Amino acid sequence: MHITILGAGAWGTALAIALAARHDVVLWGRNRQAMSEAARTRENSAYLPGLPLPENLQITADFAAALAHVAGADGLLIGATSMAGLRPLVQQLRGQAIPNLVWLCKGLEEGSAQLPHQIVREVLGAHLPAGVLSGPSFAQEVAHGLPCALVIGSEDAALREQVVAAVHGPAIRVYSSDDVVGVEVGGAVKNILAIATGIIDGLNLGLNARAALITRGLAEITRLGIALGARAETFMGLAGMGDLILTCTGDLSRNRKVGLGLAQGKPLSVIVAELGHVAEGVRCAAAVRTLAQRLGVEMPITDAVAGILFDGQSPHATVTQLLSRNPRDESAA
Ligand SMILES: NC(=O)c1ccc[n+]([C@@H]2O[C@H](COP(=O)([O-])OP(=O)(O)OC[C@H]3O[C@@H](n4cnc5c(N)ncnc54)[C@H](O)[C@@H]3O)[C@@H](O)[C@H]2O)c1
Ligand SMILES: O=P(O)(O)OC[C@H](O)CO
Repeated sequence: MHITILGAGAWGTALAIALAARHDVVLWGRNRQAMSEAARTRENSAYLPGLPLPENLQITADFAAALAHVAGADGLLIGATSMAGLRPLVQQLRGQAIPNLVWLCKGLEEGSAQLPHQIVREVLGAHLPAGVLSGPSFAQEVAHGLPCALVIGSEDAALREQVVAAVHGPAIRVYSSDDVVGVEVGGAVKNILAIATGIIDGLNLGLNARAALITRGLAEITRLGIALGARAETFMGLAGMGDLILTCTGDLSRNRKVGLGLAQGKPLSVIVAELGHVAEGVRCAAAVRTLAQRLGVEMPITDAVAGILFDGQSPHATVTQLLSRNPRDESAA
């Protein structure tokens, strides 16, 4: 199969490494110097240092050539930018002959609070075969060939089949879902909960508190998802509970690192600069807070994280405030 991955950050590069073992893969990045350096050294030193890029993986900064690679009937186009990069990327794709589009980003757009599929539809129209590939997957582990399971969310059955045929293999299992909203909401909001869990763990509040936070976080994700039209059972799957557990508890998580840094009293700007990668939960917290208010969905943990990130509230005082909330029925909507 001919596959082009647009975006050469950690996840785009890791997936390119994994897929190059079985397919003819092009990895495109917007930074010409970084791409020619990666092509020469066979390493993406800024985003995935120490992981060799397979010899057959083609690396380019030539956008037209990257699109030409997937012009045939077996072409698969994958967008691997951050959430903030999705709209500029699909705007670049407008008017181009592209076979389909699958995106990997997990978030809501800052400002519009739109989900990725809404942006793709708005810019490229509703007829393009399109979908989201999500689920618990740290780039470093995938690049090392360690096993993982993903989910392709799309309303287009043929695209779901094509993505399974392309990505499902010895180390990567791919499940299918037609609940695009559910898959996207799960992948986006878990990043906010990972920041929250980092804060709890950084304050040494214990394993009981961590389990309580993750569980109530899942309730919060599910409430928002249902209000947006998702199915509740999607949140018990890979893009919901699976990714929530991984990102909240796995020390490779950038979002969790943001929470740990906030608990130490580090300024957000310093934490983000030190990361050198995107931590989607930061921008997503602002978007989800806005969206939840608009929809009248109660999201106390998201509100707490947004308060710490943007309103200068202290992690300690915020936790005390969360714990002082009135008791309620566990299954209350
Ligand atoms: N890293 C992971 O383990 C992982 C796993 C699954 C999903 N994701 C999701 O995938 C997305 C990307 O994550 P990442 O880890 O690769 O981030 P990263 O910070 O490592 O890299 C982001 C990449 O996006 C590129 N980019 C941003 N705007 C762009 C634009 N307008 N045009 C072209 N490229 C643009 C940047 O140049 C960079 O290469 C995020 O939404 C993340 O949540 C990441
Ligand atoms: O490192 P994070 O926190 O962006 O998480 C990466 C992936 O989304 C985990 O599935």
